[in-house]
Amino acid sequence: MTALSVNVNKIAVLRNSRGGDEPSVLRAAACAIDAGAHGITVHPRPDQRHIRPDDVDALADLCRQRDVEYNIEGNPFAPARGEYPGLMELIRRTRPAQATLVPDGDGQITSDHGFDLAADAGRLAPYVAQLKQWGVRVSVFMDAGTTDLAAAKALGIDRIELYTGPYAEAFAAGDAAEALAHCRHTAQQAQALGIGVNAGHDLSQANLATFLAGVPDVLEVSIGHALIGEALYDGLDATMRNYLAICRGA
Ligand SMILES: CC(=O)[C@@H](O)[C@H](O)COP(=O)(O)O
Ligand SMILES: NCC(=O)COP(=O)(O)O
Repeated sequence: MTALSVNVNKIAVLRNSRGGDEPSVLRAAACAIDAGAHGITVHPRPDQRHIRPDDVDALADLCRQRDVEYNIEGNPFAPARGEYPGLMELIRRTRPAQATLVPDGDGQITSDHGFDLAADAGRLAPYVAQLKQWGVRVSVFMDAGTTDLAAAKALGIDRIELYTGPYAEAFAAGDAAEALAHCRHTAQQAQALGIGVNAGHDLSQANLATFLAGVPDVLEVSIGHALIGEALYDGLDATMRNYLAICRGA
């Protein structure tokens, strides 16, 4: 079964829009875990538009207590800024099960591309080594169709996370065959090198089953935007049940 890690960024967006603590990121994560989530994902950003460092710490405790995987995403190159201590410091103090390295610039609305390892493998290497020394599994966000998988292998990463935004867009436009084939090809190349495959970005109840049927042996999907949106209509518990059924291939 593909593991489902629920990204709770969007709960923090709502909370931050008013200040205070509601809706509670911690409570939403606990509800997702109660409903069967295999893990919790956050993508703290230097501008703290949603997840804040105190959320990262509190969710680490929750995931440890509930024995589910914690996945922290972000750009290791983005420096500490004000109250934001930087991705590596957040990981050093919380020791999540997995770090997903994403090459986002500060001004991006959301993630929209994977790493170019031809340009960045050298710079990434010391961060990957440090994460592994801390016992954190390392995943790197990569585009379907990347030609950098040999470099990924040389870097010693454990997994890639396939950026599924283009697939989701093609699916919505009614013609996902080519985008899905790119994802499948890249996943199979990674798997042949012994690199595990995660996937995420704009996955939804509408497009997930086709994705998982078309791309074999995806270890984990991290889903936030669509899942939290759908939960507004159906409730988190029912929404989680639907996603878990898809992840089981039911
Ligand atoms: C790497 C990725 O695809 C997700 O982390 C996504 O970028 C969520 O981040 P936001 O919630 O800030 O859009
Ligand atoms: N890694 C992808 C993620 O965590 C969630 O992305 P999205 O579902 O919010 O687009």
